[in-house]
Amino acid sequence: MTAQTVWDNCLSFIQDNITPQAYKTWFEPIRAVKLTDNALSIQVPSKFFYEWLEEHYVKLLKVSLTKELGEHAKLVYVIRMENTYGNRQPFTEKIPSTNRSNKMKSQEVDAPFKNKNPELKNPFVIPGIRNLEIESQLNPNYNFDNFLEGDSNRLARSAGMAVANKPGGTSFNPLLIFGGVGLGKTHLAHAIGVQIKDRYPDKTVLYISAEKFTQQYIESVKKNNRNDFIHFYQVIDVLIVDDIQLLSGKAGTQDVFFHIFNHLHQNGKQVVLTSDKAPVDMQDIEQRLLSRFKWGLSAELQQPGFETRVSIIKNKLYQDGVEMPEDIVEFLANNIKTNIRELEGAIISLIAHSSFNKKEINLELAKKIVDNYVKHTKREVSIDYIQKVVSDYFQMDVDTLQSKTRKRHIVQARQLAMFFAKKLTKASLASIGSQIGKRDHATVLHACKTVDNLSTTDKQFKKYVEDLNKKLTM
Ligand SMILES: Nc1ncnc2c1ncn2[C@@H]1O[C@H](COP(=O)(O)OP(=O)(O)OP(=O)(O)O)[C@@H](O)[C@H]1O
Repeated sequence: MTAQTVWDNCLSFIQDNITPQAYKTWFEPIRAVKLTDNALSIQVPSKFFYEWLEEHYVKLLKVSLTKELGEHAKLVYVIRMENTYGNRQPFTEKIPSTNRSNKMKSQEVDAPFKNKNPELKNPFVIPGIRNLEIESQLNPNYNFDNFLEGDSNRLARSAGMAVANKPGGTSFNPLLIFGGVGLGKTHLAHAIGVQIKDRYPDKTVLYISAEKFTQQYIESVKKNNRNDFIHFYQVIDVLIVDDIQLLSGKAGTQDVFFHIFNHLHQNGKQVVLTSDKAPVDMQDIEQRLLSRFKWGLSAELQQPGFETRVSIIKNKLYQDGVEMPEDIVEFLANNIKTNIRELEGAIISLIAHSSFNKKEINLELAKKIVDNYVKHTKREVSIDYIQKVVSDYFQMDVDTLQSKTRKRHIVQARQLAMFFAKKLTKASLASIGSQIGKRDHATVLHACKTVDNLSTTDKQFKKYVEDLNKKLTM
């Protein structure tokens, strides 16, 4: 007796007892893979498929298998995750058939088998194994314990906690976490999932980036199993989708997500989304989807204040077992303000530099490293800011800088302001001129040329340019 012969016999029995259409849909795609003792393993194409079989055909399967293998027959499903939804490698899962017969709607099972052997209710059940395990794709290093609280994230963090303690049971559904780059959206999203897994190990949680979701969807269309894709997502209890703004302009993916979302929402399942912008600012996202994003709570992660930045740095150092003088911690917190990832990056390079070069971590080294970091994060400076910095540097006020006077040092300051406005902003010559003392575009062009010339011929002037450049770009 092989798995194949046993299964073939089951099939001919099943075929006689259901409609040809149902047979074709639900039984032809099944492959018999293994027979050990009295357990037959069959491979099904998706988790949804398995659920459907369990829901509708468990009795029929039971009867047919019992006929073949006796009353201790067991059935094991092997789910082949072709599309590896949420998983890196294709993989298979083995789950024993469970006793779902209570819930079973039996119209599709042929009448003669109804209530046959009622005492043999669940020959398939293996106690304790009921739920399907789906890799959550969660990173346990991103948890609530190391997501430090501050004014900038209090709302989002507590909403996240509430959701984690009662997934699907709060009005924060969906919970949309939004905020600028590197402010902790991904971290918080994982933390919610990790906490849910801790508290409710049986819940199926899945973290996925919108990018990967889109790829999977495209793949499913190619392979003609869009429905499997949808069904896979519809059986998840907590779905976390990161960077949802990436669905922008992708109508097909939005449509499929819309259906998944509705299904989950209607069934009291939790949806957590992150985005780099508020729903009102999302472009090319269908209105019906946007309106759903707003159903629950949109919570913003803002730039952390100085104190939160200090605690994040200290916590990071503590976790890495490194000590750093207070003034350096403060220096870092003061100079890297808008992105926590960069703050962490600076700490790591500081530690690396000091240990590779066997140098002590001092302020000089910290400055060097911050220089690197801040250069990479080009800040958009305003023309007002440039005038302020230049005026301060030459110890004059902005009105003087803008005045009509032809005094040489004032003219030079004005020309420098124009030069940096051209260099550091996207403003046109005309617009720069009108903002710096109501001059015309030709004056600005002349100023830029003069600064270029003078900085190659005049040492003192060159120093001005360098100093100002540092001040404006740091
Ligand atoms: N409140 C916080 N406490 C501790 N660490 C934090 C906090 N917020 C963010 N971080 C850390 O900052 C880094 C960047 O966070 P994360 O990757 O979550 O940002 P993001 O908002 O998802 O960025 P992106 O927009 O690039 O996707 C992570 O290493 C994270 O651990």
